[in-house]
Amino acid sequence: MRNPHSNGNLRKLQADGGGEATEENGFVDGVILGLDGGATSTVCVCVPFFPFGDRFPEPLPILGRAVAGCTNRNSVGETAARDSLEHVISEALVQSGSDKSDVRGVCLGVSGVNHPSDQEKIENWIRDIFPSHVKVYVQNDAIVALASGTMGKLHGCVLIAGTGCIAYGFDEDGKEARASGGGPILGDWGSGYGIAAQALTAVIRAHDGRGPQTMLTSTILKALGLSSPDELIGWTYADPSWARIAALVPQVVSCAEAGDEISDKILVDAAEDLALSVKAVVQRLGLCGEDGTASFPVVMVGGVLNANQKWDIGKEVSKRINRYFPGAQTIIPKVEPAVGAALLAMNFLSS
Ligand SMILES: Nc1ncnc2c1ncn2[C@@H]1O[C@H](COP(=O)(O)OP(=O)(O)OP(=O)(O)O)[C@@H](O)[C@H]1O
Repeated sequence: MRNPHSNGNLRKLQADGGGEATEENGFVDGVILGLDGGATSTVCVCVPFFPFGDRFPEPLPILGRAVAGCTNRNSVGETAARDSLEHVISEALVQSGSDKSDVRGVCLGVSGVNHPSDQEKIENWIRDIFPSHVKVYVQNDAIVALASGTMGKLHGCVLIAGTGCIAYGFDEDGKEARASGGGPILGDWGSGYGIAAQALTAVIRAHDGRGPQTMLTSTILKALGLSSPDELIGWTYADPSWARIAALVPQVVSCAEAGDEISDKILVDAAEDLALSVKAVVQRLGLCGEDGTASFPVVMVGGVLNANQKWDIGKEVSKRINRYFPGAQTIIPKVEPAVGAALLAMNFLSS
């Protein structure tokens, strides 16, 4: 088999091959584009298409990678979202030394895509860029995150806890289920926003005399450059961005590590709630089997789960998941979600 683990582009990979196309010789048939469209940025990777099922080299060679701004049309509007998508795709192709005629498939994982009409709109944008034979798949970003941990297979459960949180899963027959993900008003207590909002609430309650004193008061005020909890009210409503509130999670973790009971309870409750979201999805799909011990992957994604600190939220969530389901295999993805999108497209195209 040729060695495709280089940074060479598609032409080089193809030139390295030669002979008849077989599964064994690592035949490359054009390229795949994988996109991850997030709230702050969009990443597009261009990878070679290995058209023989789930047999491809690890690590998968990245021929081109480009980054653009937000492509969530709810956030930046249609024109800006579409322009950014077109830009990031053409940049990744240029970097890879490929052109549109090399592309076999495109898979996008986009936050906020829930309804078929959202999918259709973005699919049409992408179809306008490429010839009609190019396959286009538009998925919710949680599905692409799952694929990044399972190397493209849609089986098991993914838990994302960043600014927001969601649990999403598939069984072997393609049946899907989700839990949480409704946003802060609808009880996503394990999200970065949920954790930080409870910490801010604890500060205000302590200041009023409605709740116990907490180390969160001095820590959060210092982090925000404020002198009194009264100023927190103005700060909180000055800007509606969820990410701005969610950015306070490291302060909650440091207070819990320093022994603050209120912070510890907020994090314990968050870990419980995240594990419950996974439990709900796993039970609805029957991933754990009839006796509850079957093995299945749980892919853990997001800044809240993967911080690796002394008070480790991800580890606490894993512990609870394994208490419910001893066969659950928690996985931290080795590849970024855009690569997960590309692997998903590769699996769809090969099946
Ligand atoms: N060291 C840390 N410990 C705990 N949480 C952290 C740490 N560093 C960052 N975070 C939290 O991670 C969250 C951001 O994670 P991430 O970047 O994965 O989310 P995002 O992409 O903005 O949101 P989403 O996944 O909801 O679209 C914030 O709540 C932030 O406070």
